[in-house]
Amino acid sequence: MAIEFTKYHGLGNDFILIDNRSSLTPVLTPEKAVQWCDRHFGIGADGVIFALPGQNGTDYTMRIFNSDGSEPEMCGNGIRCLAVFLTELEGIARTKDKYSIHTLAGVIVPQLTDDGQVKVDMGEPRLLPGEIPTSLASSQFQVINHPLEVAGKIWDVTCVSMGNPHCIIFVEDVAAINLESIGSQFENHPVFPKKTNTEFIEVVNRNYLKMRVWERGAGITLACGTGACASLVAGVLNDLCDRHAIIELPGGSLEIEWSEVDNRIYMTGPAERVFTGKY
Ligand SMILES: N[C@@H](CCC[C@H](N)C(=O)O)C(=O)O
Repeated sequence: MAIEFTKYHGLGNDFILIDNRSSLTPVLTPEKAVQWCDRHFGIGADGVIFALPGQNGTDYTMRIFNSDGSEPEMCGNGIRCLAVFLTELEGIARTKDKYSIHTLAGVIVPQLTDDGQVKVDMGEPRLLPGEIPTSLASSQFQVINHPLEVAGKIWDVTCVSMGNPHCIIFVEDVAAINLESIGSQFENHPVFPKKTNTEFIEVVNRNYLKMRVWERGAGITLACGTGACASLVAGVLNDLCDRHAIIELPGGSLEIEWSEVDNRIYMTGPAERVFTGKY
């Protein structure tokens, strides 16, 4: 039987959204999600996101399959798309502009803003090796500017978890990085037992960073919300940027803040509906 879906994107990081509110089991298997995400033989997307019933007092649950069928803990651009999708699903019955969403990374709270964007309380960054996870340092030390050999070169990496793992590298010129050839070597490096997302960052000034990303389970994408959050944290840990910055990605810009008050990360950016269909 055909399933209804809506296609969304957040800065070109694109997702197939499915109304799964009647069950806690996703209506698609990971294998089907791979086929739906295929850009030649399917709908085409970086991932499939399911809007499921809430758990433990939350409004809803989000689950996501990457385009390779793997299931990540969180997705920053995806949760902005989910928030807008939920307002559409609720229609005139809608009473709130802020949702508590159960994810594998904990409870995440997106809020619609007056200018049509979505501001998300992304929770606190996790910095210990066991939380990322990585074997790059022993358990009590944060992984900041740590040497890692990839593709015959030593890179200085900083590791941050936003519920999902990120490996961040600061470079002079982000456009010069050959992501196609080195991205999967970072993703599958044995020091990352759950694989990793990898962000290359050029610091333009203390409040403006340029980023390119290789995502775990999806490869090169036009944007990564959790990656932008993790990169700002890495920039602060390396004293390369302030706690509030614009991150420019190939698909557009995100505003990220690491609050000194509550240690939480706040991400603000757009979410756009593209089309609906049945498949
Ligand atoms: N694009 C997302 C991240 C999606 C999950 C990622 N590929 C992973 O496996 O951790 C974002 O905007 O955060």
